[in-house]
Amino acid sequence: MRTRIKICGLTRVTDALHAARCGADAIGLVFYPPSPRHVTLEQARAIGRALPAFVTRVALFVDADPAQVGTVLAGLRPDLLQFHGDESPEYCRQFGMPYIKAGRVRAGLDLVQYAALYADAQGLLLDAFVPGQAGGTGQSFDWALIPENLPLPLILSGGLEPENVRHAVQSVHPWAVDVSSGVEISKGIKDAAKVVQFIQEVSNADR
Ligand SMILES: O=C(O)c1ccccc1N[C@@H]1O[C@H](COP(=O)(O)O)[C@@H](O)[C@H]1O
Repeated sequence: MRTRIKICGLTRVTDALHAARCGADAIGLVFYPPSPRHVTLEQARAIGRALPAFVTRVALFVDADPAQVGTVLAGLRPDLLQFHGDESPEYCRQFGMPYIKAGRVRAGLDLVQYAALYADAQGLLLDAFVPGQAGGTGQSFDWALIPENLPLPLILSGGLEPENVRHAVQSVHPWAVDVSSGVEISKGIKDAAKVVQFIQEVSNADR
């Protein structure tokens, strides 16, 4: 099976096109104003329009006002939503759109139970828990905490980079990996060479 790849936190058309041409399956656009990778609807539309067919456009939110999500849905028409905060299952379902739910891994969080709450999600994204920060931290977590019997496709994230992603894929066997910080020059600006290297390493792991 080929591990799918999402590159998140893009702010420039050129970075998005490069990622797509290198083989990224999905592109993440962050609609969370506190993030240094936050995009305006106009920026996101430019990126969305430039991308070729069959590259999934993911809109990422953190405990957003539903009206804000509605505005992005109408203006961008993303393919998939990513909820990266404390959104309830009911909140996630209200938009009638396919979504993935992030869980920030910490002691005491039963991941099987958590995934079961979001049974209609297209996947469970696991990220590091860093107090006071919603995501995009560049921190990883102990992959041994991931149970074998998760009832949803696993999207592994948190501190992935070209240097550790091959080991991550070979150890965890996720459905997909998601990276933001690990392929950047600076926040929101991707490093073209690191994007190539990251995608190559995932493909090496799949061999
Ligand atoms: O990228 C962000 O700025 C961001 C902000 C708020 C919530 C999530 C965010 N990104 C997601 O965080 C994880 C891990 O990122 P990193 O590779 O460790 O930097 C990833 O799933 C991004 O989609």
